[in-house]
Amino acid sequence: MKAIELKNVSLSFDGADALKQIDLSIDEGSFVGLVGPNGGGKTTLLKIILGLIKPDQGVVSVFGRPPEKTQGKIGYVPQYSDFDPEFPINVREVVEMGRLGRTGFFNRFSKKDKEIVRESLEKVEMADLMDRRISDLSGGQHQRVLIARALATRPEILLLDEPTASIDQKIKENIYELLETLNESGITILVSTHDTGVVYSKMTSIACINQKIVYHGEDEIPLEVFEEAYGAPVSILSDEHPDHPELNQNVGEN
Ligand SMILES: Nc1ncnc2c1ncn2[C@@H]1O[C@H](COP(=O)(O)OP(=O)(O)OP(=O)(O)O)[C@@H](O)[C@H]1O
Repeated sequence: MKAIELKNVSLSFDGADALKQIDLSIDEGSFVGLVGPNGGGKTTLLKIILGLIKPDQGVVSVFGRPPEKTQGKIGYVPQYSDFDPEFPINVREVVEMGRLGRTGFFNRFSKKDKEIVRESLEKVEMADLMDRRISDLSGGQHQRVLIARALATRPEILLLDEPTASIDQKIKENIYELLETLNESGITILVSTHDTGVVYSKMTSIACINQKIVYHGEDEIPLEVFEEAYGAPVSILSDEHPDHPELNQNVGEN
């Protein structure tokens, strides 16, 4: 079954095209990387899949249904933390936010909610830091907590918007390993990223977007397609990626 399907989806903001005739099909159980230049439309595409933005044209379905009818099936990790990292709130309270709307009318968190919160924190290996203030976490730990909050909704699909922006290489790899484990447990994953060096080894397919889907496949993005999407030759070389060393730089990082 297709987890996500977009057919001929277009959207413009104030007359400027953000997405043009997007066709994208994501199988249930896959782990898809979404790459593309700044402003290429990655965040907009994720918001359309979530049902937060309606396209001007085209059809979007999540497990065969319109996004607004699939509440609870998608967990979302936004690009920027949507709460003040200095706010006096601890790890457990952030993850409990993932249960809001799932508690009964006037109910406090049930025993079951608390179990799900703990289980979500265990999955991201943060249960030991449950009582720690959010302001006292490292960047990588902070991202794990946001992933736990998304997992607390018990999603079948996880959408992540640049979860590794501004964290260092080693921690990035840990986050991708975590995503791989979650994928192996049955969650379909779509992650937007600038981390072109790590994406290829972990994912089942890569989509490259620059208003249009310029590539979607299981192989590495052909260099000429990649360069055209980014509008510049990829010239910084390193030896981290044995087959395509040109792709190891983090292109267009914010
Ligand atoms: N609410 C909005 N109003 C007007 N223009 C918008 C809005 N949201 C996005 N855009 C524009 O749509 C285009 C796509 O933006 P989007 O944020 O989806 O790109 P992105 O690929 O996620 O970029 P980045 O890698 O920089 O996060 C950009 O030109 C952006 O300025």
